[in-house]
Amino acid sequence: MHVLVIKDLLNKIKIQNPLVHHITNNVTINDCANVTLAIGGSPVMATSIEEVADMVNLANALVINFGTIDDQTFDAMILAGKAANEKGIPVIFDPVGVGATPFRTKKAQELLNKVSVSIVRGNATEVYALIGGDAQTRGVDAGKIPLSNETLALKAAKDLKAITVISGQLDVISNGEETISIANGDIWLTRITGTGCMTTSLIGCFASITKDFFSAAIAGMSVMSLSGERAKSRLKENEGIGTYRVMLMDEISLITAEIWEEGVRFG
Ligand SMILES: Nc1ncnc2c1ncn2[C@@H]1O[C@H](COP(=O)(O)OP(=O)(O)O)[C@@H](O)[C@H]1O
Ligand SMILES: Cc1ncsc1CCOP(=O)(O)O
Ligand SMILES: [Mg+2]
Repeated sequence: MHVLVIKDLLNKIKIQNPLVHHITNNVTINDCANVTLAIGGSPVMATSIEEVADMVNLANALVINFGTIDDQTFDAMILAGKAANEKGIPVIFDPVGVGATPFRTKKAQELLNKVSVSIVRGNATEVYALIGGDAQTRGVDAGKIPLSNETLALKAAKDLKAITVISGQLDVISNGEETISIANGDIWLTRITGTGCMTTSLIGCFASITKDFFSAAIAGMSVMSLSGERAKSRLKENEGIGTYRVMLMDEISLITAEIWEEGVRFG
């Protein structure tokens, strides 16, 4: 069922070329714009409170990413999020670094209270903090949590009333009833910044062309993990992390429904 829908999404996205509005961080903003283009979407990164609502009116999805959150950007996120809810386009939330500082955790709760979010995508520590867990984290990377990612994804999807995606060695996606895991990936994906953020952008792209947000979340997550694995297998001796980063973008831009179906491994 999901396989057929996802193959269809992969075929359609390059034809539909959806506009995906991002309010995101200033570390990986360029990677998020490029990955949106690579999969067939069109990115726009607008943050001014003067224009975000108007930009949402042109867009097919809104991605909110907390990576370098500050008060002014947060206000723009709330404005844009409310406009997206009113227009009926999906809001996809990446809680980067939530749990690392009380400020981020407080702001994430405030966002979830004010804006209806369709999909949340984070690492295990971030999602654990989002549902009130006391997560040990130094920053944007995942740390240890006292429950399995499957249990956490299911609980978070129910608590947050949003499709929840937890990336990691095994990626887990839950809608609060059904939980699916993806076994693709490569440890090198954790050695370049932005692979989590780019995953959230990919999910935003797919969610912008369907109402089936569960399939959209599985699509975006699996495209990143499968492409990361394929990029690694293409590396030659003496090629390092810089080449890997370029090859990852190549693989994402070259993915087809056929490559995806052959390569994806549900866990
Ligand atoms: N231990 C791991 N082994 C293989 N792939 C991983 C591992 N940890 C994360 N990944 C992959 O890295 C990508 C980014 O996920 P992650 O590092 O969890 O996000 P973030 O950068 O937001 O913390 C995903 O495709 C995920 O599957
Ligand atoms: C390093 C860093 N610091 C603030 S945002 C950011 C990027 C995080 O990106 P990702 O979560 O995709 O690794
Ligand atoms: Mg992240």
